[in-house]
Amino acid sequence: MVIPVLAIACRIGKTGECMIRVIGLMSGTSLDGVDAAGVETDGVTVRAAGPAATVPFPPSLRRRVRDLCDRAPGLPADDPDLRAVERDLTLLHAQAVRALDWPAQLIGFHGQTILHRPEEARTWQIGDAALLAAETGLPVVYDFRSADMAAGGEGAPLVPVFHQALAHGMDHPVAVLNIGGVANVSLIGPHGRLVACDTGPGNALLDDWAMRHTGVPCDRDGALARAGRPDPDVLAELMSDPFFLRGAPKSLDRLSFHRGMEVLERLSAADGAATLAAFTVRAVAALKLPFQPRRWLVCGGGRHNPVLMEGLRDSLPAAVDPVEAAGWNGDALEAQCFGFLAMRSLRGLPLSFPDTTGATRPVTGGRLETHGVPDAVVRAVAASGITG
Ligand SMILES: Nc1ncnc2c1ncn2[C@@H]1O[C@H](COP(=O)(O)OP(=O)(O)OP(=O)(O)O)[C@@H](O)[C@H]1O
Ligand SMILES: CC(=O)N[C@H]1[C@@H]2OC[C@@H](O2)[C@@H](O)[C@@H]1O[C@H](C)C(=O)O
Repeated sequence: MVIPVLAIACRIGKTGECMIRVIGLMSGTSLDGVDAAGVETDGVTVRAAGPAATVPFPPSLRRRVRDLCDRAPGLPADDPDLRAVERDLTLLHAQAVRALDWPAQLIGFHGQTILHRPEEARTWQIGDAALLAAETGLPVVYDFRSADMAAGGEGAPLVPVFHQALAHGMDHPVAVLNIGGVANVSLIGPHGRLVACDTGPGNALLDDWAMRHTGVPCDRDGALARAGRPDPDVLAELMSDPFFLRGAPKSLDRLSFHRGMEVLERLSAADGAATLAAFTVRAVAALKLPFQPRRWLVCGGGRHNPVLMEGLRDSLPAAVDPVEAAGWNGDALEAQCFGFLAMRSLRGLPLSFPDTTGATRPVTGGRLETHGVPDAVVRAVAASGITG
């Protein structure tokens, strides 16, 4: 059963709250695994974080997903490999939900992006919401990006409104930088001002380089980059991509810079890694921001790479800290975000704004799937049960 999302209203309690427990699920562009995290939220504020877990992709699944990313532009929706990967991925998500062992009422399921081409108004997240709902017995909100694209937006990033909710009460302006496969920033100003964009590569290029040269799927603790030196000419060439001339909002595909990677071929493994790490940092430092943050808070796996963190501290004119300095869990943030967005979707609240994705107006998004979910559970979430 698919219920039109907007038909489901949140019943606000006497206190003005309608907090529910939502599990958010994200398998990001790094292709390292499924992140699952709980949040108690009304879609406006976050009352508490629940448990969080990551279920790593088995290496064979990672290879199959990576292969789909390469084939996605010409891939028919009924391709048997695609369907098989989608099923295995979805079952891994169900495993992640079970791993949390948390009494959630709703799931926010991002799915796996295998293609993102805003210039063609195409974005493709795979994942079988009906199977996930049947496996977990919980209503599932999915397909978060299409409505934004239909409204003229980039379809990404969607996390800014969540970062803004978390940063409520902080000294503004503050920037939240996520270094995942791709990197993105939310610039949170006073009076509700929110500007966002993807900044450039995160870890994905470095991951692919490390895999090729060392057989390990990431440059663990920046050891390879630390042993090399960035090549200034190659770096300048990488930074000459027209993406860096554009202001926010803008977004990227995991493979956006892959065609430019031939320039690295003449470099040693270590110098190539150092140059790619410097590329991630330079892309952030070169951002044309409408106002300057007082502080940068960094989340995503890239904050575990000391070469990236040192590079950011050397290049940015404000303090740079991991988000843990603000009491947040930098590995769980994106998954929490899709829990938060699922609740916003149920309430018909906007997920994106003209300054975060370029949509022509604030737009809500997401679709609700309740296939195989007991009626009583659906009714409870439709009324957005108020937690005690
Ligand atoms: N100790 C470490 N040293 C170096 N890199 C690390 C370390 N730990 C994690 N990473 C990097 O972080 C990546 C995972 O980051 P994350 O989980 O934030 O990505 P993602 O959520 O898949 O991406 P996205 O935000 O683009 O969707 C790994 O692929 C790796 O490159
Ligand atoms: C299309 C897509 O999946 N984009 C991801 C990716 O990973 C980081 C960056 O590129 C960001 O734009 C987005 O994810 C986050 C969660 C977002 O939408 O905010």
